[in-house]
Amino acid sequence: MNPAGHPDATPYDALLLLSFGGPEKPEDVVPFLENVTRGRGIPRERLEEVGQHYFLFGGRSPINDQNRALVAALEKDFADQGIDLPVYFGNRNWEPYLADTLSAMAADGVGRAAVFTTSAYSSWSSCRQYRENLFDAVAQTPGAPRLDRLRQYYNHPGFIGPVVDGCLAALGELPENGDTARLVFVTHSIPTAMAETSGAPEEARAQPRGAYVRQHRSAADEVAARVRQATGRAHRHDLVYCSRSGDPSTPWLEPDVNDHLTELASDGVSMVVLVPIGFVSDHMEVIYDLDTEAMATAERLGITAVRAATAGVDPRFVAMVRDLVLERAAAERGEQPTRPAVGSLGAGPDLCGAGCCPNPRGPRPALCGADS
Ligand SMILES: CC1=C(CCC(=O)O)c2cc3nc(cc4[nH]c(cc5[nH]c(cc1n2)c(C)c5CCC(=O)O)c(CCC(=O)O)c4C)C(CCC(=O)O)=C3C
Ligand SMILES: [Fe+2]
Repeated sequence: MNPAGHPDATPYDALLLLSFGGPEKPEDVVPFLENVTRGRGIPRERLEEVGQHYFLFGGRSPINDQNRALVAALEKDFADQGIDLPVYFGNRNWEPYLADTLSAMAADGVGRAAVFTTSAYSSWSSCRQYRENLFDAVAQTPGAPRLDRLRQYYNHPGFIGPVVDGCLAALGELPENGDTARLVFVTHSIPTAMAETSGAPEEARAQPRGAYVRQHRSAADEVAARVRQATGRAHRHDLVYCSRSGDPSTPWLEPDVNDHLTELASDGVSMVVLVPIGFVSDHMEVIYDLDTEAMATAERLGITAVRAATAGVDPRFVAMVRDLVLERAAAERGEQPTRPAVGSLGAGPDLCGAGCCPNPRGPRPALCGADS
C-alpha cells in the first residue's frame, strides 16, 4: 500500500500489453502475413490457405479489438483499485507496432514499465521471440523505458479459474449436461524440436519433453481436476494441437485436433468440449481452426461438440494481470510477494533462465532474461 492506502505499483510508471497483432481490413491481410512469416520458410500454399481464413472473416482478425477491450478493462480495474498506471498496447506483427508504442511511452515520459504478453507458455515462439522483439524495439527507440516482462501465467489461478468455468458452461450446453463428454484441450502446434528445447536448459535436461508441453499438460490436468470436483464426474481429457504451419517435412507437435476427433469418433465418443487452453482470447486460431474447421470435422463425424470460452476479459483474468504487476513491483522493491500458482510446477521466474527457449535460427539478443 502507498500512503493513500492504494496498492503500490512503484517502480512502474506504466503497463505495456504486448500481443501478436492481426489484420483489420482485407488490404492488411497479405502484408500482415508477410510480417509474420518473413524468413520463416513457410510454403506459399500454406500462406494462401491462411489468407483465406482471414478473408472468410472479412479480412479482419478480432485479436486487436480483444486486446483493446483488455486494455479498457485494465484501465477500469486500475482506476477502481486506485492504481495510477497508464496502459499501453503494442504488437509484434501489426499496428500498433511495438516500436511505435515504445516511442509514445518515451514521449510521455515513461521511465519504467511492466510488460504483459498475451502468450502464457514457454517456447521460442510464445516467449523468447517476444523478448527478442522487445530488445529490437528498445534498441531502435531513443529514450525507451526500462521494461520488465511479467512471469508466465499458464498456471495462475486467474487464468485457470475462467477456463474451468468455460468448461462447465460448455458441458451445460451438451445433452445430459455432457455426462460422457471428452475434454479436448487444444493449443498451437510448434515444431517438435522447438518444443523439446523450450524452457531453461537445465530444466530440459531433467524433463526432456520440454516446458511447452509440460506446462500445457499441467494446466489441462488442473482444469480437468477442477471440473471433476465441480461436476462429481471424471471426464477423460487429452491435449492436442491446431494451426500446424511450416514445411510439411518438419515434424510438429501432434495429434492435430481434427485427426484426434476422427480417432475419438472411431472409439465411440459422441460428445466433446474443445478447450482452447493455449489461447487467452477468441482470435483467428480459435474462430477459424476450432469454431469453423474442427467444428465441421466433429459434425461430419457425428460428434456433438461445444467450444469452451477463453479467458478474454473475465474479471479474474483482468485481476490476475493487476496482481502480476503488483507482485513484480513488490519484488523489484526487494520485498517477497506471494506468487500464486496452481498445479505442481510452481510459479515461474521473473527473469527467463539463461539460454532458455533458444531461437531455432541461432542466438539473438533478448530482453528480460537472466542473461540479458
Ligand atoms: C505458439 C504459437 C502461438 C500462441 C502464443 C502466442 O500467442 O504467441 C501463436 C499465436 C498466434 N498465431 C497467429 C497467427 C499466425 N501464426 C503463424 C505462424 C506460426 N505460429 C506459430 C506459433 C504460435 N502462434 C509458429 C511456430 C508459426 C510458424 C512461423 C514461425 O516460425 O513463426 C502465421 C503464419 C501463417 C501460418 O499459419 O503458417 C499466422 C498468420 C496469431 C494471430 C491470430 C489472429 O490474427 O487473430 C496468434 C495469436
Ligand atoms: Fe501462430
